Amino acid sequence: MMSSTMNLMWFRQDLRTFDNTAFAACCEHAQQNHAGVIGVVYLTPKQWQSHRKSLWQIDLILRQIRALEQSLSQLNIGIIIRVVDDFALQATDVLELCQQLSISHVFANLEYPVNEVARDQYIARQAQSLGIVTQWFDDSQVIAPQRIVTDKGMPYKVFTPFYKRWLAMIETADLTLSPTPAAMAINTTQVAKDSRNTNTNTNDYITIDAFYRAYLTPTPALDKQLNHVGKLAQLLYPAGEAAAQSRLDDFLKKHIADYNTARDVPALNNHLGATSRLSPYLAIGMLSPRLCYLKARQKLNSQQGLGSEKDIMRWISELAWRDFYYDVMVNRPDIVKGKAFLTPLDESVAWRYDLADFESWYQGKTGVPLVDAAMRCLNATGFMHNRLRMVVAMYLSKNLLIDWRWGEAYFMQHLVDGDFASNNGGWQWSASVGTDAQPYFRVMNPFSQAATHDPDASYIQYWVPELATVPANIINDEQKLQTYLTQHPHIAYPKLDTPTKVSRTMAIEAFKKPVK
Ligand SMILES: Cc1cc2nc3c(=O)[nH]c(=O)nc-3n(C[C@H](O)[C@H](O)[C@H](O)COP(=O)(O)OP(=O)(O)OC[C@H]3O[C@@H](n4cnc5c(N)ncnc54)[C@H](O)[C@@H]3O)c2cc1C
Repeated sequence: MMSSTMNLMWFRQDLRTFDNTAFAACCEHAQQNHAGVIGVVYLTPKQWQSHRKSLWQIDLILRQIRALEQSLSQLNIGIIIRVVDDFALQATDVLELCQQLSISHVFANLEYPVNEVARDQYIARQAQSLGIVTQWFDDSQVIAPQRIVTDKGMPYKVFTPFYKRWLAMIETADLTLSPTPAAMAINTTQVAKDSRNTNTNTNDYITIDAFYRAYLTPTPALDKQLNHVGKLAQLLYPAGEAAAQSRLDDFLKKHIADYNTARDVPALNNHLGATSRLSPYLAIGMLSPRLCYLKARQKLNSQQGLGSEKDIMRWISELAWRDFYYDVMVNRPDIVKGKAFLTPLDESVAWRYDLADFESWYQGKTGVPLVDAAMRCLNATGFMHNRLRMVVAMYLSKNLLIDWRWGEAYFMQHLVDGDFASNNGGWQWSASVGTDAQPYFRVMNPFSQAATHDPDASYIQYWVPELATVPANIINDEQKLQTYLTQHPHIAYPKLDTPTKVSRTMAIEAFKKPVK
């Protein structure tokens, strides 16, 4: 059955029903106007491949769509799953869909990267000419981009003052959550099923294997990733809003009180680390960032005087980093096109494009144990700890002086939480070419990082089993490790060609000496 008026909720990076700003508005509008609500979600394989979306993330999206479909059906809302190659076809398709289903209103949450903005602006114009109302909402951040500005109305370039304002704004803003809407009077589940264009398999459900075979261009590297995804993804990143919310609750209960120190120890919690691991859920919008903030805030209020205020505030500040990098991306859209925030500095560095060095980095075979462990962890699980992301990014962009854009792209292709703004921000920070970045002469020493953050080398030995018999004090000491490897030639682990001290000095020189 189809009502004469129907609202379309276009789900994108907001695959949830709870505290979804556009979805709440869509349902409220429908209830007031006796309209039905139908959802749509697009799978855009060519666009995803050109944006280097990892199979880890595509898999999570596919599983979450399934979970979302079930939650929506409880609300009498059907969801149409459409597969179109790219954003251009998506724009045409969504407008055609509106006409086919007599949609009067389209609701969506904003996406901020340039291609997405261009697509939405086009759709808004075309829809208007067809008499369809489009409504767009800020949703994916705690505080939307471009709301936090200096006294002169300029964007912040440095995190700390941005954060102070961010906190002040939250204090004064009435940050509320939109509950999951009540069930709709008109049931659209059958209409939605009839409007799918997927032809893949049973139960109208596309698995990552089927999606990969049907729509993506296979490569040996992707085959390998698919294999890892098949083994671990459901275990490490369960789908469903309830799973995301319970991970949040679990983190607040068990780990946030020690966050400030435990966050830097990757071996904790069975080598999963003691951070929240909510980034995969935030990246695809399975979880509301405002819910994260408000629950942490609630915890803070209940813990006053118990000594964990600093830890909780530290975690809250990480949510603000996420907002900060979105703010940077929206204010400097050229970074989406490969530009660095500090363009002249970036262009003055003679970046290397050495495939063999790059390969040893991404395969985890550099001869630097912490770097190798972290890269192997990324390849096998789709995730890496924040500190290790900084260590490997600095090693690639400083010690190896390889263009940070190569590393940025590799991360996107492999991270389950791949998010353009945070990833680009992290890479530019590490390569000293970003906003509020590390000065170029600060190069983390991966051996002292290991000695501090993995003192018993248990994280390293977990991911680099070749070193399982080598004592920790040797693994975490560059000189001793080289001597040990020479004395134990049966250990199949590479020796370093260039000591990190030397490559560090060369990197600093390269930053000082502009390309002629
Ligand atoms: C080179 C590099 C690349 C990165 N790429 C990504 C990426 O593609 N996607 C991504 O979500 N994060 C990225 N980060 C940021 C950070 O490493 C991850 O967000 C974090 O490791 C996720 O783990 P968690 O959820 O347990 O974080 P927690 O420590 O529990 O933090 C909570 C949340 O705060 C946000 N957050 C934490 N640290 C940062 C940060 N430095 N910048 C922005 N947001 C942050 C995340 O959303 C995270 O889920 C990158 C960092 C670096 C240095």
